[in-house]
Amino acid sequence: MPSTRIAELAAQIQDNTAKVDHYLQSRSLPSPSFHEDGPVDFQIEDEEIQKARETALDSSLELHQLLLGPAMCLRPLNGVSLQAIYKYSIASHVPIHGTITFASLAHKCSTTTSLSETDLRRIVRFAIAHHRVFTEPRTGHVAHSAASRKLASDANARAGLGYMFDEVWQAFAHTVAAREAFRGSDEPNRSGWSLSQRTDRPVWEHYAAHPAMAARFAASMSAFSNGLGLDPAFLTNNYPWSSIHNTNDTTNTTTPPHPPTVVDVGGSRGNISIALASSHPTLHLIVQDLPPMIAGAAASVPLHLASRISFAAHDFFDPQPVVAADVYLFRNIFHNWSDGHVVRILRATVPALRRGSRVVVNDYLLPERGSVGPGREREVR
Ligand SMILES: C[S@@+](CC[C@H](N)C(=O)[O-])C[C@H]1O[C@@H](n2cnc3c(N)ncnc32)[C@H](O)[C@@H]1O
Repeated sequence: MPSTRIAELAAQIQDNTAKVDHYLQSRSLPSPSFHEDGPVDFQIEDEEIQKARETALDSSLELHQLLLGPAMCLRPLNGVSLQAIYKYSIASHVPIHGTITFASLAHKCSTTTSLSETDLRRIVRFAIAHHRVFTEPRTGHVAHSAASRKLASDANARAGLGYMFDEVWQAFAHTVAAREAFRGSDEPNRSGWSLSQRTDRPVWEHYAAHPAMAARFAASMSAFSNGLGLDPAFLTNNYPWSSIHNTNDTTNTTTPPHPPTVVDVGGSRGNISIALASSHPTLHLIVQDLPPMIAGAAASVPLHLASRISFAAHDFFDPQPVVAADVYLFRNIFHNWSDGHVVRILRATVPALRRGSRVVVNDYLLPERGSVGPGREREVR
């Protein structure tokens, strides 16, 4: 019998899952599980095994969609239960290693507005079925899964959920309407996001006026930095930071010598600078961002790094005030801006550059269509 695509995919899943399983077992690493005490992240350091995991994911994605069929692939994704879990802090009210009834949980979650037991039950059962968030070990009793426990115990993960569903998801839903209303403008205050937030300001200016939103955004950046492909280690380990030795312009005698200095432009609350300072003990870092984003950020820098990390308010459309730094780092900045604005940001940097200064851009590159597997293709699109 000739092999079919679904049989081929099933075989790929079997082979590659066996490789991952063997790797985890041979290192006594925990096997993936939804259990409350289960691992929340993979600890695969071997590139070949990481590739096997990706292949198994790609194959299972395609197999899943083939077995669903084209009509079912048109069904919408629904994130409303996750948005509600954030809004009513549901995960924080479920005891670790215990259970709680729907009635008591609804009572605890009713703060500014009351959450009825019926609505709570709908939200939780939807989240269990769709996202493996919570479990219901006995009818009417809620307990944690690994994912909900992560939400209960990690403030950054909670912030990430809030940002994702209160802002990003709303922006997606308004993107077509924004195209229509603003005739395809690429100005930052003419977007799905601005339409959904009912503001005429660009996102960062809106944050400046809404510090709680700004803080949530910064916390979610820390949470997403640890996600696939965004680990700060990619930046700290794969650029020759140790080759930066005080590249002062020796022709310019008015610039005093300084230790190797990196300006982390749009560096949020310094999570990347902290990673760089930890792994490269000679580097000094200046984190620049808009005032509300950096307010109080210095307090969260570990004491032993505090002398090498400073914060300064700076709008990157204004001329760069730190002259002759060795590196001007733009990490995850340019993908937020249309090309004309990126050029403006770079132009504002140029007057500060001296011989040997480097501009380092760490950002997404869109791979050629079809050059990566379906999972990665989904992410980049
Ligand atoms: C996607 S975040 C990246 C944060 C950080 N570089 C990282 O990789 O985690 C973009 C950052 O740019 C900052 N930003 C936006 N507009 C800015 C401006 N005009 N001047 C300075 N920073 C700005 C935001 O406040 C935010 O912290």
